[in-house]
Amino acid sequence: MRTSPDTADAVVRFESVGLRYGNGPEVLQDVSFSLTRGSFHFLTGPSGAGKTSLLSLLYLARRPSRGLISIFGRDVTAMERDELPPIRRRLGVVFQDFRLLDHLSALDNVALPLRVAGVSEADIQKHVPELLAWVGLADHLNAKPPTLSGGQKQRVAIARAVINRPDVLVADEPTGNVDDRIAFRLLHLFAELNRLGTSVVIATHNEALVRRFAFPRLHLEAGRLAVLPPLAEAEAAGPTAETFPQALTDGGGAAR
Ligand SMILES: Nc1ncnc2c1ncn2[C@@H]1O[C@H](COP(=O)(O)OP(=O)(O)OP(=O)(O)O)[C@@H](O)[C@H]1O
Repeated sequence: MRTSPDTADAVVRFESVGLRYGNGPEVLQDVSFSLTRGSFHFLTGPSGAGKTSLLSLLYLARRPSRGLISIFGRDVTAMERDELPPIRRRLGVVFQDFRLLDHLSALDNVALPLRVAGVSEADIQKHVPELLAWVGLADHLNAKPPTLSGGQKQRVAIARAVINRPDVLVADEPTGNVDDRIAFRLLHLFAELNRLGTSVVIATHNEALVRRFAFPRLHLEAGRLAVLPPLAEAEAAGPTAETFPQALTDGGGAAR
């Protein structure tokens, strides 16, 4: 296969991707970009521009109507359904609507990816409460999602997405329901994960965040994508690595 030097080490590559729902018009048109290991991008654009649609292609919930998508060097557009789960397990996703399991506690929701990966119960009981405490939910470990606020559910969803240190983290408006102080703290969590090697894409309408962190933007307007430079000049100072949950920094992630 022919690869150019800048895409040879891509963990994600979109080439001339188009998406339409049913017989409707294309909501994504000729979208091309690549993500390298350890890259960090904001995904910006007005409401209806196609951000959630693009993310759904990235986390393999949909297939494009045309074009090529390769993830971890594999052409996922041509794959059989039963080939996708091993790739999905390397992706962390924060959904706009959280998608928590209502009958499980916050702790058990976050533990889910670790249990799937066969992590010991002792490690789960050590790492999950620590991460939940770090996102401000120490008092809600046993709470079930229906009893949590929107912002609390969002933080459970974020903890679940990052707990096994995915190779790619995709988050759709992950700070939409929290105040600015928590939003910045969560952004620092993503930045730390990124520093440890995860490629991160964060869809957001929060301009204050985009202005504060020096990450480039994948910017969508009416289904067309442009890769734009960071709005911020330098990354804001935040908590140091020492203050981060051991679940993420310890020996390569709780599930590794
Ligand atoms: N399931 C669907 N069926 C048909 N059209 C859809 C579907 N989902 C999204 N669309 C359309 O695709 C376009 C892009 O929507 P999308 O949700 O991707 O935008 P967005 O940038 O994420 O918007 P927002 O910022 O409001 O979440 C819109 O015109 C929307 O109406």
